[in-house]
Amino acid sequence: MGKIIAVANQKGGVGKTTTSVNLSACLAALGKKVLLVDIDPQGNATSGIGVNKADVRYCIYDVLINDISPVDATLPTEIEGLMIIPATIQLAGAEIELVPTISREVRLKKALEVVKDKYDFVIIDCPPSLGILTVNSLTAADSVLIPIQCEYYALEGLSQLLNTIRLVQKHLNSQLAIEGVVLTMLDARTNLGLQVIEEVKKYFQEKVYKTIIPRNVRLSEAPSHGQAIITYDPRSRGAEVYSDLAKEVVGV
Ligand SMILES: Nc1ncnc2c1ncn2[C@@H]1O[C@H](COP(=O)(O)OP(=O)(O)OP(=O)(O)O)[C@@H](O)[C@H]1O
Ligand SMILES: [Mg+2]
Repeated sequence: MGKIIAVANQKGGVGKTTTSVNLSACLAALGKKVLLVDIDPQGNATSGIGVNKADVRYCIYDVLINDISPVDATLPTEIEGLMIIPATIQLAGAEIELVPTISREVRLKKALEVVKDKYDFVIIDCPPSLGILTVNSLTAADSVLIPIQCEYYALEGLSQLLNTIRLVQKHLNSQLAIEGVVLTMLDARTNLGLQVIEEVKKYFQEKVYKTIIPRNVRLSEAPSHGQAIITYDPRSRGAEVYSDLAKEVVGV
């Protein structure tokens, strides 16, 4: 049975998309069947894995709003074992369009129930907000993976995220667990990053992955080539650390 993991943090630019794309690719490289779901209107995971948005017939918007089957919205990627449900800017309207609809928080859950069992992992790349798209993701998910950037204000805003998780657990998805916390963009040359690691570990304890993602130029270049790091530069440090993270997530 597939495990659905939402990659969420309402703070912008903390590494949600980089983690979603590269974790998905590395899980596929471990032989897992993976579905990457882009639920951010920015569509960064979609372009980052090499899907041309102009060629997209159905995106996650059509699944949420127009009752298109997720099967019909699923596209292959260049990585064997990795499929994607893309997002386009059309999704920007969904936050407002979903407001008056019935069971608006469970739309994604209902849709993914149809395809969940075809995959080992479904990874959802959430937008930087705690709006209805993120709530749909947390409601559909078995667990939430939280990327935290190794910078000074790292823990700021986390109480809002944890509060949203608690509300979803109480009203929509009592099974929702915290999968883990991944520290991203560590600059090992500064003491600050190390201080943040200590602080986050104090707070989340054993939930923090051993693998810490350093700043790596290759990781920031890969999306503009429409590639995951393991195909863009398989020998890079970025490829190595995301492979390590995938192994931790699988538990090997
Ligand atoms: N480990 C890393 N090393 C270098 N650059 C990185 C790393 N992780 C992410 N980046 C870069 O930092 C920027 C933000 O990362 P990313 O898009 O993954 O964050 P995000 O949380 O998805 O952002 P948003 O909130 O806008 O969706 C991007 O330009 C990305 O390429
Ligand atoms: Mg993103």
